[in-house]
Amino acid sequence: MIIAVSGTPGVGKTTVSKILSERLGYEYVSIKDFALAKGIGEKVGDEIEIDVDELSRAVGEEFSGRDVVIDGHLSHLVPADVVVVLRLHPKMVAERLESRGYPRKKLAENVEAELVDVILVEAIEENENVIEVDTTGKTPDEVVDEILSLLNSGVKRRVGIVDWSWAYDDVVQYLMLGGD
Ligand SMILES: Nc1ncnc2c1ncn2[C@@H]1O[C@H](COP(=O)(O)OP(=O)(O)OP(=O)(O)O)[C@@H](O)[C@H]1O
Repeated sequence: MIIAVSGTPGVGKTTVSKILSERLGYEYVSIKDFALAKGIGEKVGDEIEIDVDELSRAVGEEFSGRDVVIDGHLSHLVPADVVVVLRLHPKMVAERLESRGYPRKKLAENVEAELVDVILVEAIEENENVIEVDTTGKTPDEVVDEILSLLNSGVKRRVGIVDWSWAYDDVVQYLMLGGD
């Protein structure tokens, strides 16, 4: 089975994916490393631009029929049996990205993306089987317990569990409303 773990930068995809793959005995795959190894990523400045169609084709060819956890914020766009979208209170997204030294503009873009469910909406457009998990206030192990409990009980779709609109006032300071 292919399990994709996606979400806004900083929500904990890598941490959770590694624990999840260990507990399931699945292979762990970083989508970014995979893309680069396949020569799909192209460096533009300090960002890597990835052709998603090419990436999807390569993932299908390489992993179909294998048991893998695919980690990365593009993983919801590639063929997977289930997509896990991790969510985190946008203020905590801001704090984690701030502590990583993200530039102001990139931080604002990502806080806004979490606030308005960008990855979740894209995942739902792409895949029937989407499981949304709120990681706020949970340890990585608790998040993995929740994912495994849902998967083991046959749940393939659980969405609409968070609404960050009430948190807008907490994060407005991080947003760049209407300009640079
Ligand atoms: N419940 C949780 N789940 C996952 N990570 C958590 C949790 N609580 C705290 N953390 C911490 O948050 C950080 C998340 O970093 P991580 O690299 O896993 O995020 P990411 O979503 O993969 O980021 P990026 O998209 O930038 O690679 C880690 O330092 C981790 O220890």
